[in-house]
Amino acid sequence: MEAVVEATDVRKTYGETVALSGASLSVEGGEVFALIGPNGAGKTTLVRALTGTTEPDSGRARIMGDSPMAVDRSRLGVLPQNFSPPDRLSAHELIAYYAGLYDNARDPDDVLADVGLADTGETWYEDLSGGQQRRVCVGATLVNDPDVLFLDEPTTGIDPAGRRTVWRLIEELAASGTTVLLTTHDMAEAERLADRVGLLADGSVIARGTPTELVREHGGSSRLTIETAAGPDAFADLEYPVDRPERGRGQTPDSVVVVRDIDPVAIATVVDYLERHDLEYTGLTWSEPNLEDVYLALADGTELERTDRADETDDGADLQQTGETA
Ligand SMILES: Nc1ncnc2c1ncn2[C@@H]1O[C@H](COP(=O)(O)OP(=O)(O)OP(=O)(O)O)[C@@H](O)[C@H]1O
Repeated sequence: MEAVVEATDVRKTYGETVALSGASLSVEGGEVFALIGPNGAGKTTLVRALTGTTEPDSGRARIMGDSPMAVDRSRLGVLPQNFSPPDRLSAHELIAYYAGLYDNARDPDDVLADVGLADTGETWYEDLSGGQQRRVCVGATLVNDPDVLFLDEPTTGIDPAGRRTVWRLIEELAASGTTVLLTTHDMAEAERLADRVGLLADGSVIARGTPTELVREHGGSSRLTIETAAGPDAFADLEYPVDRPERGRGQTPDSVVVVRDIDPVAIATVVDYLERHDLEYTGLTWSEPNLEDVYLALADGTELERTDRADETDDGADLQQTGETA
């Protein structure tokens, strides 16, 4: 299938900061592609290079075969990470405003319904909750019924129910043929929505594939987590490797141990071991590896401390209005 969005060896520096060091990806028509990676990895910069709001130093960005500067903007929807529309408009007025930028726009009421805000249309934007505001912003990208949608952290700040509304919406859009490139820090979101995932670290895409492929290749093995005060040494005679959990799985590392490479059918062996050795435990959880494990295996520790934004060679303010999408 033809690539609808394509980045080839894109490089971008801001003063001393290398934001992109040769990033490449391609997104096929109708595909949902999720870009994940640590803070500062370059996700927003890559989205900006692809949508024509920043010019790469070198490399090539293409949308539907055209350069981002030349592409028909009415076929794109772009949700910037820091999109802040005017406060003193109602949700409906805002959507209607953005719809007014296009010759053929959708009915604002339908767009509000899509993002789960049918009953909130008359509320001023400034009076909406953070998550509702973000949903209005997602709605603003849909007014022109785009063929290609760029969503930079679409669900940040949205509560679980609202997030599911946005997820279902993205799934429906993809099912109707819209090509979607999104960035996210939510691994469950990437795993649920993405046909393919690209992991960006230190300015380049270091792994890509379907979530299943990435998990199979980099996610490690299934595991049994035991809540116990006993340390890994107490399991020296168990036939499976036992250690402490990685960071990021929500446990207090000193109160749990992890048995690796274990099938669920072998859990009874571990229970038997605990009882024979008088080891007290309060819980057992068996789990398969997921995208978070891939992230932790490949990108943990690559987090960049590139906070020096003093040399702002191009102006982030150009992203403050989705009017630019017209
Ligand atoms: N306009 C700019 N001027 C200077 N530095 C910038 C600019 N935009 C991005 N950077 C720097 O480039 C690097 C990549 O930033 P970018 O926003 O693309 O990362 P990100 O992966 O989107 O991060 P996050 O997950 O935190 O949103 C960072 O070090 C950032 O400080």
